Amino acid sequence: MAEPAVGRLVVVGVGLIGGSLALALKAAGACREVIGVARHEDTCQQALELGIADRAVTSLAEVLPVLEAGDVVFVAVPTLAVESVFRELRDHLPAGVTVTDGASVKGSVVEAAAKTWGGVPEFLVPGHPIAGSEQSGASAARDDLYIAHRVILTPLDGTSGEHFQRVERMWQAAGAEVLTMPVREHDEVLAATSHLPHVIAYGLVDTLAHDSENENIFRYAAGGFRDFTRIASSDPTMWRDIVLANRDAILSAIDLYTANLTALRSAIAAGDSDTLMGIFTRAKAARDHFTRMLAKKAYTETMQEQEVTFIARPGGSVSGKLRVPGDKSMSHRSIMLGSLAEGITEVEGFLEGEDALATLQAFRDMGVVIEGPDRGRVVIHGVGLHGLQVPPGPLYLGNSGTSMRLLAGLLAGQSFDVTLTGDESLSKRPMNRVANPLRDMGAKIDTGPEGRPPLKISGGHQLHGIDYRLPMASAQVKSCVLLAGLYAEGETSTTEPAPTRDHTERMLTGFGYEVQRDGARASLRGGGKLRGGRIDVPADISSATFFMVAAAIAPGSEVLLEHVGINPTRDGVINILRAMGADIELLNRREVGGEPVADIRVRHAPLTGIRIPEDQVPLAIDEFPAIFVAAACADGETVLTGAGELRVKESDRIQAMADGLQILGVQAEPTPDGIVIQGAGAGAAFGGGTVDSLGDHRIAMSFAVASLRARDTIRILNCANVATSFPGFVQLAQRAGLSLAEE
Ligand SMILES: O=C(O)C1=C[C@@H](OP(=O)(O)O)[C@@H](O)[C@H](O)C1
Ligand SMILES: C=C(OP(=O)(O)O)C(=O)O
Repeated sequence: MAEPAVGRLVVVGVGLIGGSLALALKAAGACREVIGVARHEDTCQQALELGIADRAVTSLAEVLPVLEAGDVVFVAVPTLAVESVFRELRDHLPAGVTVTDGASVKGSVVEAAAKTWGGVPEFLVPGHPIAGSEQSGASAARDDLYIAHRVILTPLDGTSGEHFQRVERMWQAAGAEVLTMPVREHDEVLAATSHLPHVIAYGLVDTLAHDSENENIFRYAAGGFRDFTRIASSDPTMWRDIVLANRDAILSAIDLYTANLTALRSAIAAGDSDTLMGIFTRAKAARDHFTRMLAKKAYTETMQEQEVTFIARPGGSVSGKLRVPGDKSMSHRSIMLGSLAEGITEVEGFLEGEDALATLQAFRDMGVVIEGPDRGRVVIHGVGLHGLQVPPGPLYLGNSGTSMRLLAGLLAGQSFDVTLTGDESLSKRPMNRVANPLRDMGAKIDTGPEGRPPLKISGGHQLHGIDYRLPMASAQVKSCVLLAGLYAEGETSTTEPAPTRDHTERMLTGFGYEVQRDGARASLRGGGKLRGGRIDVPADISSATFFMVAAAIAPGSEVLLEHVGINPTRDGVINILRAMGADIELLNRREVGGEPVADIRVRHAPLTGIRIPEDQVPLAIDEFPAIFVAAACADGETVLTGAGELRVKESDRIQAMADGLQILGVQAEPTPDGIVIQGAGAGAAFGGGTVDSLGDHRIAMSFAVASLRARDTIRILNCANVATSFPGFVQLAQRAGLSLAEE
C-alpha cells in the first residue's frame, strides 16, 4: 500500500471543517491516526462517537509531545482564535510537524504567525478550503465535503516545499482541487465572493426581522427569500471573526456594492427602465455564465478544458426538413449596429453560438443593455454612435475572428482605451490586416508579436477617411474599415479584389446609414446616425452546407433546408456543388429584411470532380472543408487554387483537412493556396480512423458528414468549438440520419 499522505492528523476544532477533513482522510486511508482537540469534554465525546477522531483531548499541550515529523496539525477554529492556538504550539511543536489552517482570511493568520514566531515559520502552510456551508458543528461533518471543492493555499516565501507538498497531498486525498494564491489576493477575492454576500444576507434578514410586520413577512417569504438568505444561518462567531479579520477588503467591497445599490435605487425612483434592464440583464448573463462554468460549459477559457470527441459511425443517409441556426455574420453585425443605433433594435433568429455570444457580451461589457437571447430573440437598447462606455477589463472574444476584426474598426474611433483578447486559436490569427488600415486612418493600435492578438487600441484619436484597396478578399477587413469610417472625418472607401459578403453594407443601409456602392467599391461618410429597427436573421448557409453536402453524397438522401440566407456573396457552395453535379433546388425565394432567403432542397446525385473557379473562392470561403468531403466522394479529381486564406482561419484548413483526409485513406495533396483531391466515385470514399479537428468547428462537422460514406467509424478529436457556430449540431445531425455521438 502507498504511504498515507500524512502521519497523524491533529484536528484543533472538530466542527464542520475540521471534522470533515478527518472523516475524509480516514475514509481514504490517508492518515495513520486522527487526534481531535476540542475545548469541551462533550465535544470530544461527540467526535469519538461520530468516528471523527480516534482519540480526543481538551488540551493541545497534551498531544504535542507524541507528534513526530510527517504529522500535521490542522487548525480549524474561528479566525480570531487562530492566534491563541499558535501560542500553544510555539514552544512545544516537535521538528518536522506541519501546521496548516482552514480560516477564511489569510492576512490575519499571517499576522498571528508573525506575532507568535516573529515571522511565518517554514512549517506553516496557510490554507482555506472553499467548502463551508451554513451548517456548523461536528454533527454536520461529512467525509465527502471536499470532493470536487477547491482549497486555496497561500504559501509565503519562507514556506518549505516539503511542508507545502504534504498539505497539498492531504487535501488531494480528501478529494479537493488545490490552488495557490498570494495572501492579499486571496483576501480580496474572498471579500467580494464570500464575505460581502454573508454581510448582506445577515443585514437583510436582520432588517426584515426588525420590521414590525416581521411575522407576516416571514410567513409570506417565498423562494427568493430562502435562496438569498440561506447563509444568514451560518455560525455568527465565525462570521464576526471573518469580517473583523478582513476589514479593509470587506469595506471596499461594501462601498462598491453600496454605490451600485444607490444607482439601482435612483433608477427605481426615476422609473428608469433602461438602467434597470441594464443591471438586471448584465447580472443575469453573469450569473448564467457562472452556472455554465460550474457545468463546464462556459464559452470562456473553461471551454478549452472541455474535451469533446465525436464518434461518427459509418453509413446511412439524411432526410427531413431542417432549420439550421441563424447566420453568424449577420448575428454579429446585428449586435454591433443595434448597439450603436439610436432606439431599440429587435432581432429574431439570432445565433446563440459562442462566437455571436462573445460579441454580445462585449457590448454588454461596454454598457449596452441587451435583453435575451431567448430562442433567437434579442432586444438591443441602442446607445448611439458615441454612447459606448469603457469596459471593466479586456474584451474576451473567444474563438471569433469576426468579432475581433470588426470590433477593432468600431473601437478605433472611441474615446477610451480597450484591449481585445481571444482563445488559443484566435491568438494565432493575423491582425495587421486590420491594424494597418486603421493606423492609416489615424488610429493607435498595438498588437502582440507578428501582428497577433491581443489588440490594444488607444482611444481619443480622431480618425480620417481613407481610400482603402484591400490586398486580400476579406469581408472582415472591408467591414472593419467601413465601421471605423463611421467615426472618421470625411469619406472612407474600400475597394475589394473580389466580391465578399456584403452584410455590413446591407445592414448599414437597413439602419438608415447611407452607403454608396459602385462595383468593387463601397464608401460612406462619417458623422451620421444609425436608426434601430427589426432584423430577421435567416439560417446560416455555412451551417446548412453540412447538410447540403451530406444529402449530396449519401445515396437515398433528400433534405429541405428552411429559410436559408442565399445572399449572392455567400452562394459559392451552391454554385460549386451544382458544378459537381449536385441536385440542388432553391424554393420559395423571397427577400427578408434586405437579404435574399430560400428553402434549399438537396437530393443525392452522383458528383464529378471539378477545377473550382477562383471567383467562387471568396463566395464559399467557410464552406471548403465540407466541399473537400464532397470532392472525396466525387468521381475524378477536384482542384482548388487561389484559396490561401484558408490557411489563416480557426486552423490552417488546407493542412487540417489534407491530414484528416489522408488518415481516412483519401488522396489529398495540399498546395500553398489550395488542394488536389482524388475522389472515389461510387461506394465508400473513406476508411475509418481518428482525425483531429484542431478545435476548428468546420473541420469537426465536415468529418462527421464524411462518415455517411465511410467504411468504418470516424473518431473526431477536439470538437468542443462546434458550439461557436452551430449549437445543437449533434442533435440535428442525429435527427437528419447521421449516426453521430459525443464522447
Ligand atoms: O465578415 C464575416 O462575417 C466573415 C468573413 C470571412 O472571413 P474573412 O473576411 O477573413 O475572409 C469568414 O471566413 C468569416 O467566417 C466571417
Ligand atoms: C472563419 C470563421 O469565423 P471567424 O473568422 O469569425 O473566426 C468561420 O466561422 O469559419
